Amino acid sequence: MAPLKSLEARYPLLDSNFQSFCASNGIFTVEDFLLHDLSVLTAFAEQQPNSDRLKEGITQLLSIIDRQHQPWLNGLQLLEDARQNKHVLSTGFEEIDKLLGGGVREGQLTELVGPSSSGKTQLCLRVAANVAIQHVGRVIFMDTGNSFSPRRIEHFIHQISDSVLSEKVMSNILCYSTFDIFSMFDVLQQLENSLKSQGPKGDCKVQMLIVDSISSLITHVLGGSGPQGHALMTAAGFLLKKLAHEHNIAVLVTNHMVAGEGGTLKPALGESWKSIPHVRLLLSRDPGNKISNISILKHPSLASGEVARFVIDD
Ligand SMILES: Nc1ncnc2c1ncn2[C@@H]1O[C@H](COP(=O)(O)OP(=O)(O)OP(=O)(O)O)[C@@H](O)[C@H]1O
Repeated sequence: MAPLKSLEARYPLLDSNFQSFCASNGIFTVEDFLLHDLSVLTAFAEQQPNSDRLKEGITQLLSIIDRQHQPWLNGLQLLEDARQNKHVLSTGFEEIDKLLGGGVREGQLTELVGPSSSGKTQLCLRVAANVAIQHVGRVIFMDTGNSFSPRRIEHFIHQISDSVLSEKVMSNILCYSTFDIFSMFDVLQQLENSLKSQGPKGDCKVQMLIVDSISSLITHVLGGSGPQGHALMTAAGFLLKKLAHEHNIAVLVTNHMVAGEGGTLKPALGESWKSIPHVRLLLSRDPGNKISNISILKHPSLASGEVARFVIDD
């Protein structure tokens, strides 16, 4: 939780005088403030010579905390939000769209899990091109393993439509290279700040955020017996879901597979991760075969086990 001092620059009422008053009550951070009995704190403020300003400071701090919370929404409001803001984005593959009831949904975190060469990256690039063309939105591609290929995107753009200006579409696909989880947090934080300041009517809405692959960032920090790795993994999942929900973005992440017991393949992010994404999809492809399989492992409204077949490139 933030130290009170960090709020001073933006909120002049929370000046050094207010901080000393709080410190004399054992309050140094926002968390300390929340744990304190506020009626006792207010009563104490009233005994001080500058009581009005101190009470204004308490009110301001409460309103800052209040703004951090999402308002409670009832069922009707949630339904309205889903209808108006959480659109389904076509992946550009008829078979996958049919399997998923139209495509990937804004507001949700969708995970593609699959072994090496099953087509996770190719699918991400193709979906990015399709979203930028069909939905005229912006796509953010977080590349954690040098997998982003502008040439491949250009190829897909021409494959999808020969009448669009590929320069315009490509300029709406932004790539950030991040090679550790902390720089991913930094990029996501910057993205959140810019989305907040831009508001819902920005010039070109961010519709999709892709992280290829999230597992390669997280598996490094999961080693050892300490809980920090798991905490970071949960925090990353939480932040991605928050961005998806609050800014109506479809988030797509990939999770590679590793050899488990007996050599059978299992997702690199396993048991503790699997409850985080809204949708989990398994990709597979036989070597030398152009046809890929995609099946539903988890979906909030569709049965697991359904499979579709598709071809990324003819
Ligand atoms: N530029 C390309 N042109 C044509 N085919 C390609 C190209 N890049 C990759 N492929 C094909 O797509 C297949 C899937 O590759 P992709 O990188 O999507 O797999 P992946 O599931 O992301 O693997 P990994 O987990 O190892 O990153 C490759 O085996 C290759 O046959």
